[in-house]
Amino acid sequence: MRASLIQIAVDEGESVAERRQRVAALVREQAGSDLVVLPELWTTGAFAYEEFGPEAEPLEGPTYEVMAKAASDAGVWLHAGSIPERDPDGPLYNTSLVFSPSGELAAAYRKIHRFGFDKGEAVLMGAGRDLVTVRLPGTTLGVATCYDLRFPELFRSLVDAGAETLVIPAGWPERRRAHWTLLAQARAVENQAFVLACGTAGTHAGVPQAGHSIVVDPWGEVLAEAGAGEEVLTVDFDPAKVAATREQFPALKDRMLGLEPPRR
Ligand SMILES: NC(=O)CCC(=O)C(=O)O
Repeated sequence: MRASLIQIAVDEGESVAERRQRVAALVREQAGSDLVVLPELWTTGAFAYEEFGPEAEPLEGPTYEVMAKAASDAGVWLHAGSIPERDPDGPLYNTSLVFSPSGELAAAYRKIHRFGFDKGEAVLMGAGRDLVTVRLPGTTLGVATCYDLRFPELFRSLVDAGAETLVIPAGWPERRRAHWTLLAQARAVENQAFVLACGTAGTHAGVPQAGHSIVVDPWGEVLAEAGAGEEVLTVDFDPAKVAATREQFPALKDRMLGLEPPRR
């Protein structure tokens, strides 16, 4: 399976409309990949809090339309990263969109853990409630977003729901880059799953971004890692390695907590 993570530079000199078109062209260039992944909130920037309201879109808004078409033009599964979604009956959400190669919406995931403590995303957006997995030929994706990476129980629940490849779009800052790499590897090792974590480059709202998108295998080995700037990180991986790792080193079968009734 071939995956391409597009680590988009989100800088203030480019309008959202311009960036949408530029990113769609980048997605089209990935024809031949099976799966393309974009970062979190790449239209506005994950830290550009004052842009969330003005740039919020309905689920089937401009980003949806442009990305659905890009997915079908390229013939790829597209995790289109996330948008600030305006729910007509509720608050804003940080919502990820996954499209099939025919451009159909396969899944939408509203980020569960919002970042910012008592400000920013944590107060401007509502919390998602639902786990999301997506069945692809050969693997099942488990979907999470950025700050979710710090909450291992979410990923364990995704594994219980069948996830084998954990896809994590992010807008992770350079200041905490070491956490990003460490947590991506930890989620891969503890869940014996592939991790595809796609961040942003550039600086927005005064926050330099870490870049360093990363692909980790179920044994915790880093298969590919991007640098700091805009980049397409392409990697070939064998989804069968998840089952093989879980069989050869069956630690997931030794879980004692969180399973009812206990296994032993
Ligand atoms: N956009 C985010 O969720 C940022 C998360 C972050 O900076 C961190 O967990 O550290």
